[in-house]
Amino acid sequence: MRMAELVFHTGPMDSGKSTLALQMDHAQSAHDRQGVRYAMHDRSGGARITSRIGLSVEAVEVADALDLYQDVVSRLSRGGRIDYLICDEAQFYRSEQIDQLARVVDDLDIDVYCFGILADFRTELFPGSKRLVELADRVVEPPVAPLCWCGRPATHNARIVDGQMVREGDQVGVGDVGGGTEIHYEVLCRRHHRQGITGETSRATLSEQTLPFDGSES
Ligand SMILES: Nc1ncnc2c1ncn2[C@@H]1O[C@H](COP(=O)(O)OP(=O)(O)O)[C@@H](O)[C@H]1O
Ligand SMILES: Cc1cn([C@H]2C[C@H](O)[C@@H](COP(=O)(O)O)O2)c(=O)[nH]c1=O
Repeated sequence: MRMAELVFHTGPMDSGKSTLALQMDHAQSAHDRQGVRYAMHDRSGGARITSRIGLSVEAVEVADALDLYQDVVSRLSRGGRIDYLICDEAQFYRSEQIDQLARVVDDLDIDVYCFGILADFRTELFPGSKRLVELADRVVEPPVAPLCWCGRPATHNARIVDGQMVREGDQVGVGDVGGGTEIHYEVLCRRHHRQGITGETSRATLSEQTLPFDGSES
């Protein structure tokens, strides 16, 4: 007999996690399986799961105080059927909430699919992700890895504030990849994350090196 499982889909920002979350929800519900979607601090600012390819659906916002096990039990006791949970931005969940999800799998036999980044801009694990790695039946990487500006697979998330890559600050800072806002993120390979060389820095350095003259010549 198939047992329910706790699965953690993890990869850097922009690796297709929310897209996969929505695809899995769609695939499951197409076969009359009933699910509940949870999200926390979605970039849209609402209680939603939002993918950069344009899909977005409503979700239940996970407040810090929410007991996920009790929430599922109370939905079931109101007569609902639940076969699976989709939990996006799971890095932000408290580690106790991940324990509650493991209990949903074990005691209620409900599949739980979590999606989130592993580490923050300082390369430190988020508490929710750490607990997921400790408890999940499976940890899965999305099939399409984003690339660093150098062409290597991007594995690390850099936070850019006013154009500068930073290594200090609050762990939580909701934002998107790409420029245009005061705080944004860029995915880099480990080497360039360690060296602090972003795409913008590399272009500036390259153009300085390739200037045909230093301006003193006429
Ligand atoms: N215009 C586009 N056409 C095709 N793919 C896109 C487009 N814009 C973004 N993507 C892809 O969407 C993915 C990001 O999806 P998303 O689910 O938002 O990522 P994550 O949740 O991991 O941050 C990336 O793999 C990116 O290549
Ligand atoms: C690295 C890093 C990211 N965040 C935020 C930024 C985004 O709102 C989410 C990640 O979303 P995605 O769907 O994976 O793109 O996390 C943060 O708060 N702190 C960080 O260090």
